Amino acid sequence: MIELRSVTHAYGDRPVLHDLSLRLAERRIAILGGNGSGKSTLARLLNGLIVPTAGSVAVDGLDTRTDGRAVRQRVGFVFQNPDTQIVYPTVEEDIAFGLKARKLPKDEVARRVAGALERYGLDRYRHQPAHQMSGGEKQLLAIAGVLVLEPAYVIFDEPTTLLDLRNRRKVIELLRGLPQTVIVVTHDLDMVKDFDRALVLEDGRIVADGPPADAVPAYIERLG
Ligand SMILES: Nc1ncnc2c1ncn2[C@@H]1O[C@H](COP(=O)(O)OP(=O)(O)OP(=O)(O)O)[C@@H](O)[C@H]1O
Repeated sequence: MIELRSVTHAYGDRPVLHDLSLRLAERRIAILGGNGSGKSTLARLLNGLIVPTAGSVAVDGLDTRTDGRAVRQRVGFVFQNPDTQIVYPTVEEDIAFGLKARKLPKDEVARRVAGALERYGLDRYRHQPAHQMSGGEKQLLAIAGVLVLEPAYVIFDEPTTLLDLRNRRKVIELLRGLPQTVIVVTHDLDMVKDFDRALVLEDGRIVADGPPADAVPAYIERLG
């Protein structure tokens, strides 16, 4: 479970999240809200990419402020722009990167990389330079690079924005099938219909929280 206790976050002297207390335990959670409402900031707090200005965030009891490294191993983060995430020249090397950083044995790395290439339909790109891939293909590569590390939680920051219909469907299917707890920041309301829970942010405060069947209409009404 991820727990936020009285979390406030400010950039400089400008607060963008105000006193949030949340327990996130459902398997599929959406974070919705207008531009600048604080969604990405909330997402980044969940794996310790940033730490709150006040209050605390804990993942399975590990505090992001004091146990950042352990938290980041537990909570994978897929960025909106895959270029932020792709580090290695070829697809195969890119997927291997995180595993090598964890100092896993060579044969384990090779086994997991081969499994990921196949599972995420990236096999035919194996030796291809990652920078030559299309935006959608890069997004899939970035997702594969995180999932291969088998984190217990995966946060996605707007995973479908760069994708065409076919790849969007592919990513939605992939999210559906994941055994992990998945938290998704998105403007794609259709994608979250079957999620367990949706949080709606407005000016850094939660204004709706519940099953998407309730929270999504509440969000649309507030927008209108
Ligand atoms: N690194 C930063 N430094 C200063 N201000 C920031 C920083 N990151 C975000 N902000 C500001 O904090 C507010 C919330 O931003 P955030 O990215 O969390 O919103 P968001 O809901 O994800 O928006 P969007 O839907 O547009 O991506 C915005 O007003 C933004 O300008």
